[in-house]
Amino acid sequence: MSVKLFTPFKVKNITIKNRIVMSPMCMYSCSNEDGMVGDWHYTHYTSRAVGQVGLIIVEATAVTPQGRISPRDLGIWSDDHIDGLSKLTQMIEEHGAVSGIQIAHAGRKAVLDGEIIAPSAIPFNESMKTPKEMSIDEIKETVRAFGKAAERAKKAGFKIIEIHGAHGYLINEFLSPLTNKRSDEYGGTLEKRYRFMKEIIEEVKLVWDGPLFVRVSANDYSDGGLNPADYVTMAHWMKEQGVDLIDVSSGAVVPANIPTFPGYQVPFANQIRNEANIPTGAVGLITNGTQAEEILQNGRADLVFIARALLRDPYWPRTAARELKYDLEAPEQYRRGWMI
Ligand SMILES: Cc1cc2nc3c(=O)[nH]c(=O)nc-3n(C[C@H](O)[C@H](O)[C@H](O)COP(=O)(O)O)c2cc1C
Repeated sequence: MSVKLFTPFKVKNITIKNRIVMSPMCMYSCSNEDGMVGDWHYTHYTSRAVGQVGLIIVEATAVTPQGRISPRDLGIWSDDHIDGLSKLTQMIEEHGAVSGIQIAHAGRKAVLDGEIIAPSAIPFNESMKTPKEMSIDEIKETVRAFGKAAERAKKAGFKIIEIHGAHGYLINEFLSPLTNKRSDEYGGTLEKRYRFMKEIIEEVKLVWDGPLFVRVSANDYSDGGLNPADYVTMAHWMKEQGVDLIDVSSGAVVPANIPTFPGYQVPFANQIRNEANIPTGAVGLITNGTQAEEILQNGRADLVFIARALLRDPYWPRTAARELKYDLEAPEQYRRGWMI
């Protein structure tokens, strides 16, 4: 049986050489508060490309300054960010990986000076700030900011855009009834709570015809919160809107006990994939090649997103190949070295 982890995945016009995705991870490593890519980012992402990751999704990158999680987050709120991001996509692609970027707004989970915003004025917990309830104008401006961010991502040469709809950040705050108590057209039924996401997808698609992923938190793990079945419904809507893949994470919208174990979120990716008939990515405590291969072979997801294991081992794909006895050819530069 062929090793599925190392088979290509085609989405729209883009072919990813294998099924291994570097999951977006904020590194809070800008050298100051301007959101600019720096040497640290070039080294960090390019080393994972050299390590044979198929698709690198650059960390949650803020569509407005207020949408950062921390002051040191990457930004895509200004045209000034395009040059640094372009160099980053070039470096990633030179080493054979496809470059993607996650565009994001932190909402009430921003840890910043000044005002923070959310659908409703409810803090995440006692130690976090109370956000301001967004006006309709602020909602429209934020939707436009996602569109502008997509336009800049395109100019910077990214091949895939992922919208961050998970982990209790702004979009997720609109989706969940635990955080969205609005009584206007953006709150109430699931369809109304989905409206902010719907408008963002529409706005992004005005300027972006490449592959579009959305990350979701498929379970709030809390009474009265969202569950995987709600996300199957929303996955149908996203599919109708032209979303190409759902990257299925969970939790963090409200403080809750999350039962974690190897592959704990894979059942959600499986449910959405098979009930909404849309490609999915599985993420969460996927740490070895055998586990990743089983997820793919059993049709539970189309891609595996690897996060902390790739922080520990930038060459994780090689480690996985060795484990699966798959002959992953070394990059040409290394082979040249062997000949000396
Ligand atoms: C340091 C760190 C930063 C993260 N930042 C992001 C992020 O920017 N966007 C996101 O969607 N998830 C983020 N995550 C979550 C990861 O992408 C991933 O979903 C999670 O760590 C579970 O996968 P793992 O068990 O392979 O680490 C972050 C995780 C870590 C450890």
